[in-house]
Amino acid sequence: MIQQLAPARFQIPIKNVAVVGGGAWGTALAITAARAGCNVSLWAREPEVVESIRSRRQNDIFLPGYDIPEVVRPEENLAAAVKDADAVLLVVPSQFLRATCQALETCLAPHVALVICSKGIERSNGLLLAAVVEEVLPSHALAVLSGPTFADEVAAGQPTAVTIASPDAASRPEHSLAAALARAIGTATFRPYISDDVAGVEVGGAVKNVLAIASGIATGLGFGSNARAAIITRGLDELKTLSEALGGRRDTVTGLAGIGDLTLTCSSEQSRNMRYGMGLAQDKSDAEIFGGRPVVVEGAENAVSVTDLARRLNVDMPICEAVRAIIADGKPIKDAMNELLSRPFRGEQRSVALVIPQRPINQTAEQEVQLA
Ligand SMILES: NC(=O)C1=CN([C@@H]2O[C@H](COP(=O)(O)OP(=O)(O)OC[C@H]3O[C@@H](n4cnc5c(N)ncnc54)[C@H](O)[C@@H]3O)[C@@H](O)[C@H]2O)C=CC1
Ligand SMILES: O=C(CO)COP(=O)(O)O
Repeated sequence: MIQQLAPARFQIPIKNVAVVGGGAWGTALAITAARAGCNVSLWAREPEVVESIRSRRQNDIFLPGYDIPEVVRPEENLAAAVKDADAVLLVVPSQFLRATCQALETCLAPHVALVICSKGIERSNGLLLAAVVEEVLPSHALAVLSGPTFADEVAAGQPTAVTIASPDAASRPEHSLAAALARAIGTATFRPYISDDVAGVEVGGAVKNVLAIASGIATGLGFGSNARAAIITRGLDELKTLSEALGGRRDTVTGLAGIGDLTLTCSSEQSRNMRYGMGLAQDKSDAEIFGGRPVVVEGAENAVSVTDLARRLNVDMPICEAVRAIIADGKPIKDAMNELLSRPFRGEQRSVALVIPQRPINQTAEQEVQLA
């Protein structure tokens, strides 16, 4: 169970926003916060990102093609980036979040609110990211921002809806951190919905990336829309069961950070996770899949952490397990797929304790997955 986060003070209104992480998503969020009228600093780890924004007002490395408003101040020094911040958006890949928070430990004033915008589960400790941040920076107010949000579309100003969750929204939604953030960075085309279900929102973001790899593999194998719909729906059942085991609410699973993000990522080749799965099925290298661009594929980073956590909680996640077996254990895709398809038939709801074995004698060559 994720711990309930202790209420902590934060500055109202939120006016100065620091974005920590100059990848595609951090850059798109910095553009969004600037459009909403905030003063924005953007810390990037790579000096060439800072230089690119300073000299050309674009992030040529991670989000080329989108103008970054003058009000966004690129910074290579982390302490300088967060110095005057009311809120810090944490947008580094999940497995680097702890180290980034440790680097922030001596830089933050006590009133600074923290917003996790990354998606994943810490591999070494099996912790949701809110728990990681809470361990390192326990006295800060904390929120999570997630949902169906391709960075390119957000940077282009296309209509997008997100969930922002903070625990204080349960008792005083109007005065919660999530609401303060919505007022600060929300616009007509970047529309935050408020929630208090931090765990549910986090699980949705972490699990959908692993499922998007499965959807990509199916697409790469030449399977059609039926298979994709089955992966999304049965994947949602895996996501829901893990979420509930961690204290997440059922209605979050049907929200933006649940089915919203799952559908988006499993259905669009804009998704890096989906493209990665397609490439795996077609035996392509990472360089071939992403044209040599440096990108994070959180589903590949998190297939083990998601399934480790599920195993610990005794939650059966066969699709995520298949992705793990392919990526982490080197199982041939054809074997993993055939194992999935030869599972016994079951009740659609987990509460129905029904298991009907398939008849192996009827398994003809035609019924096996045909791979090129
Ligand atoms: N790109 C998108 O459309 C969206 C991404 N996200 C999430 O945002 C997070 C960041 O992803 P992107 O901005 O897309 O990354 P990206 O793929 O555009 O860039 C990679 C990022 O990793 C960082 N990085 C590499 N090594 C690092 C290290 N040792 N320490 C700290 N940072 C390091 C780079 O500085 C860069 O910011 C991920 O958790 C992702 O799932 C969430 C919503 C949308
Ligand atoms: O999280 C995302 C969309 O909501 C981005 O997905 P990818 O990392 O698969 O591109």
